Amino acid sequence: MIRYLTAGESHGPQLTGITEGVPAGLPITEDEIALHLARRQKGYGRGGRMAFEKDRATFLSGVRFGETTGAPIAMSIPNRAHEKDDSNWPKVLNKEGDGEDVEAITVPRPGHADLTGVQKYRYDDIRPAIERSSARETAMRVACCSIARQFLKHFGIEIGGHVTRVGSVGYEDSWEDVRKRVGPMLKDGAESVFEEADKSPVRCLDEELTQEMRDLIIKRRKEGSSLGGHWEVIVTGLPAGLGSFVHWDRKLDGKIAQAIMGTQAMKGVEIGQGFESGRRHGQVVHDEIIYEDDDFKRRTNRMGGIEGGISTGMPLIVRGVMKPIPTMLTPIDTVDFKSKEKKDTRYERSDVCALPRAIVVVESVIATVLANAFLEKFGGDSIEEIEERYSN
Ligand SMILES: Cc1cc2nc3c(=O)[nH]c(=O)nc-3n(C[C@H](O)[C@H](O)[C@H](O)COP(=O)(O)O)c2cc1C
Ligand SMILES: C=C(O[C@@H]1CC(C(=O)O)=C[C@@H](OP(=O)(O)O)[C@H]1O)C(=O)O
Repeated sequence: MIRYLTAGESHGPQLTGITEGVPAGLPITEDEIALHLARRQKGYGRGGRMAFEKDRATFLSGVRFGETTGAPIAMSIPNRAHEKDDSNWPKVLNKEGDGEDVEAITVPRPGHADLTGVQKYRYDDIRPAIERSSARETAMRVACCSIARQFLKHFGIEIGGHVTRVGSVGYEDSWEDVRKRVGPMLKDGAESVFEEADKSPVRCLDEELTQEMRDLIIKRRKEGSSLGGHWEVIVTGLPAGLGSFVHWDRKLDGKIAQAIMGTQAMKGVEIGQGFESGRRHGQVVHDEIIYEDDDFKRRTNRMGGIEGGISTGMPLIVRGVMKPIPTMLTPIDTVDFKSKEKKDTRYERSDVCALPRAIVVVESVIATVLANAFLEKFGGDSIEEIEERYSN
């Protein structure tokens, strides 16, 4: 089983990660990880931080001559922000008083982890809550999960995501219209979806919507507000039989939902037609089964590739919603947690709409869930051993 841990504060010296349980003999490169790290930094609506960070993960262990050894893979990504004078995080972590001249933050932003953080950890300054809850951490998460992504790709499993809605702008019929657009692309594998989406500054496959989404982001930025939206991730090449119905915590859809809801600012997830299926009746929701070319197939894929917690062999379709960014230039009401006085929210550098960047994060966390479901069925200690089991 692949596990990963990340450590690091948003403005601390570096992000650190350990990915453990990767079979031996998998070819992996820092360049392939760098590709997804660079994708995570791009997208219309991003804030100033992404313009100067140059995220690249360096392997510190577990890799030899471009292949995994089976040992834990440690990685680091430096934070350029740490070197800056306004870093707000001590330069020497164990030295008392270093950075104490920085003014304490006592005015929490609704929607961020500010108030819940100080209440839970009894901080007298919101800063440590900001630092660790920040989605800066997702840079290392993407790096850790990119290893699972390379594992899946080795077995022909591809992942690709795109944006289907930003605020009030999105596909009219988000299921049918998106299927028409994405369906023909899947014969080339799901990576063609992200490659095409990456050409759009908001990672949307539709040119007209791209323009409208950009305009909306410009409008909300000018107003000092923020935006979220909807996304979709598709996985092709996934074999049937991953996951199980025998117990709640073995259902593949349940595991995917946990990974998505564990990602900053994600407020909902659905598999296939999801919420929409609750509005329709049975005959037009369930996917009819046919037998063709010596195989069981489904005429449609409204269930999004999972039935009974088990993959069907159809493309996996995961969709979700990201809420608008909590930090906004135009303030809303809050309360100083020390003085208990009513206050306007304070502003600090922020994304306006991080959804185009977040797509890469959700693609990545799904990769590790799937790699583990794959390993559970076909697992072994080396890629060679897994190849034998898979080809059987
Ligand atoms: C890629 C990405 C970038 C984000 N950028 C910001 C940001 O610049 N400013 C901000 O206030 N929140 C940002 N967020 C959202 C916060 O990290 C998130 O709302 C906060 O950690 C509270 O967690 P919750 O929304 O899951 O409750 C971002 C989230 C993601 C996934
Ligand atoms: C640094 C990243 O995202 C950050 C996520 C984030 C938040 O509150 O989640 C707040 C901002 O941090 P800063 O105040 O340092 O600009 C974003 O830039 C990143 O994605 O690498």
